[in-house]
Amino acid sequence: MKDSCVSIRSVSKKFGTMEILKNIDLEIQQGEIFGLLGPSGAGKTTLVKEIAGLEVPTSGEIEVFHERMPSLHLIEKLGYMAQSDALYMDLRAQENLEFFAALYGLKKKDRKQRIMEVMELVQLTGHLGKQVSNYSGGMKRRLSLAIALLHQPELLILDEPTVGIDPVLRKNVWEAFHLLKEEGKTLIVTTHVMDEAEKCDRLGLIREGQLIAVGTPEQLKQDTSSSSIEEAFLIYGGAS
Ligand SMILES: Nc1ncnc2c1ncn2[C@@H]1O[C@H](COP(=O)(O)OP(=O)(O)OP(=O)(O)O)[C@@H](O)[C@H]1O
Repeated sequence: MKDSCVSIRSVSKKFGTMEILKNIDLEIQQGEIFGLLGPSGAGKTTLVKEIAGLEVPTSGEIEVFHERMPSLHLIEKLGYMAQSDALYMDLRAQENLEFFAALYGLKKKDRKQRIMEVMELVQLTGHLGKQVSNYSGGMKRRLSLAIALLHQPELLILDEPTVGIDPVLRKNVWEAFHLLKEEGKTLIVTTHVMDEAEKCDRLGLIREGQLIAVGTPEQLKQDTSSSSIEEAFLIYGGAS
């Protein structure tokens, strides 16, 4: 059996009186692409923020690489791409990348090459010198993805990474995710795009703060006699 990368135990989260996450238990193995699928407002972002150590559960606990989160010194092992782009708009893309490369402790001599590699992947090498405020929405997403990949983290947490990215590039990005997986990296990806969900090794279906099913896309479809993940989701969610 593969080693566990993320252990989520009895995790709940309240904002005021609203219970956003309800008693979640989940193990994510090293080297898998795990997708969190659910409608808007289901709690996906809250859960991945807690895995990344950016939010704390109201109750329960989360371990990443067998260490209780939040843990500051895991920062070099984690890559987190937020849903809204955390970029310095007044700086050029190159300067953003250099800033984050330094923050993540990349050695100076490796930085230039690594920056070129990640920008090639997201097809932005021609725009390195451009101020980020002049980037389109999709370009900002791609730059955020490049930044999350910079330090080759062991665990990549990506909150809707391909929103605003066109289908051709989306395909390239997914190929890159599979290459990372082959290198032994673990990826957690939130999505509400069904065809992306099919590309994950396993899926967690989340609805109104509850994890309603976990399994491979095939298992989830078989268990509900569905022809699509969308249909399986509806059945797990209580539709007849
Ligand atoms: N800081 C906060 N304070 C109060 N409520 C919050 C906070 N953050 C999230 N919520 C609420 O928690 C619920 C879940 O939000 P979350 O962003 O986790 O959902 P999501 O599944 O990621 O949705 P989307 O796909 O639209 O991003 C929503 O009702 C949201 O309004």
